[in-house]
Amino acid sequence: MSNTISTSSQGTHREGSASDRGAGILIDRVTKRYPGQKAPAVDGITLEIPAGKTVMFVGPSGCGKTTTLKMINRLIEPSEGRIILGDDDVTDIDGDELRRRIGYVVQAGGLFPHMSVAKNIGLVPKMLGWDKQRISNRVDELLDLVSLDPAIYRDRYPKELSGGQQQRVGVARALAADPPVLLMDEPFGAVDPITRQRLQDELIHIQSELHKTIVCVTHDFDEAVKLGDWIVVFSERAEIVQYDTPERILAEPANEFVEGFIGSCAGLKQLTLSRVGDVDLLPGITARSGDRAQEVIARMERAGEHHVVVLDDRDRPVQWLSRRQLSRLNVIDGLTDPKLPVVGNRATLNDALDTMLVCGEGAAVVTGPRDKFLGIIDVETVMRAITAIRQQVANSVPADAPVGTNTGSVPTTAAAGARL
Ligand SMILES: Nc1ncnc2c1ncn2[C@@H]1O[C@H](COP(=O)(O)OP(=O)(O)OP(=O)(O)O)[C@@H](O)[C@H]1O
Repeated sequence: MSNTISTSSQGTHREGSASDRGAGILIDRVTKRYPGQKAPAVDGITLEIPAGKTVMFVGPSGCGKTTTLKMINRLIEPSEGRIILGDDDVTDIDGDELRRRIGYVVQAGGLFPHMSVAKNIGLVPKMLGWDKQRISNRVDELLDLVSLDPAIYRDRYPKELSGGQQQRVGVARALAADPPVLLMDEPFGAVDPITRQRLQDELIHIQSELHKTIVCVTHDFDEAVKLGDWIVVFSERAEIVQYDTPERILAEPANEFVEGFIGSCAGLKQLTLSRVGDVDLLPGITARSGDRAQEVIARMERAGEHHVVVLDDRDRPVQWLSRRQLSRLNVIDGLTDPKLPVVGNRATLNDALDTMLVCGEGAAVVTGPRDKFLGIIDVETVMRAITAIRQQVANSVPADAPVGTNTGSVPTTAAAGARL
């Protein structure tokens, strides 16, 4: 672990566009005591949120996730400690001014019901004094980004939108002034599981383009695994039990408390983090339409293979035949099997396992760019991959691990350390 905390944006920072990438956040020895409460809701937390990364907060109800999140944009004022945003100590700056630099997304979008979609999204740009044309262009650009057709949706009112659409507009509104930081409080908690999955995928896509610094509270551990570069597991009074990558939390939970959070299927969750292209595929045996069945069977026997993948003239798999099926043919035909169990090499191991289970083969054909045949994946390969990944992850602590502690005794940069 480094002995300094850097909150500046790193990497491919483009000239003249300081706000379009994330800024790091340092929550520096922060405590929150609510009036009338004996114990603090958040007790001396120091947490480094790396620039351009997505950090997920998980933990039991009432452990202080939302309080910690809202102290970042000072919707809740810290009782003690400081918040550093990028290189600035923002603990004492005007709260409204701060919130223009930090997008905020709440459950169900939190849209103003009496304002159209365009007005909702254009709210902060208007407060910043942008001219009408610039606001209008920005609204259209953001609606496109969140997959809503501007021509259809810009003049609608929130009640004329589905829950998922409202949530998309909420994300667009939070991004309107291109803030470097996005805070999200249970953003997808109010939508059905399928819409939730789609919105999560969209957020991953948006983040791959924008590289904001995102801090997100969730009750859904699977969501944390899917979206997070890093996950903070909190217990009472925002005590950090583990701050780690999803892979390491799954492979190396810090204690029984974290294990309880993961649930009983750590191995299966690991499957969603690995891709088919990351594992060693079986080469399989291939043939083409027009090949003589007996010759192919002889080749299969020599190779000890029970199936052959039939490729078309562009090397795309079209059939997957067993020796028995072949024995009924003279020559392999050029038919395409619509039920061919095929997965792309970018699919997760979880998707691959799904495909294998649905087809009942215990294996699937893998394709790469332009759907060309790459090899075969089977259940044993997946199992071996999980074991290997778990061992590899468990043995390697990431060099760039951010700081998360409740002791408050972490050395910091000169700027952050001036008042320590
Ligand atoms: N305005 C308030 N006044 C007094 N106590 C509060 C206030 N807001 C929150 N608390 C208390 O502070 C603690 C932390 O609350 P917080 O909302 O941060 O937890 P959380 O982890 O986000 O919970 P949940 O997962 O249920 O949303 C809780 O015990 C809560 O009762």
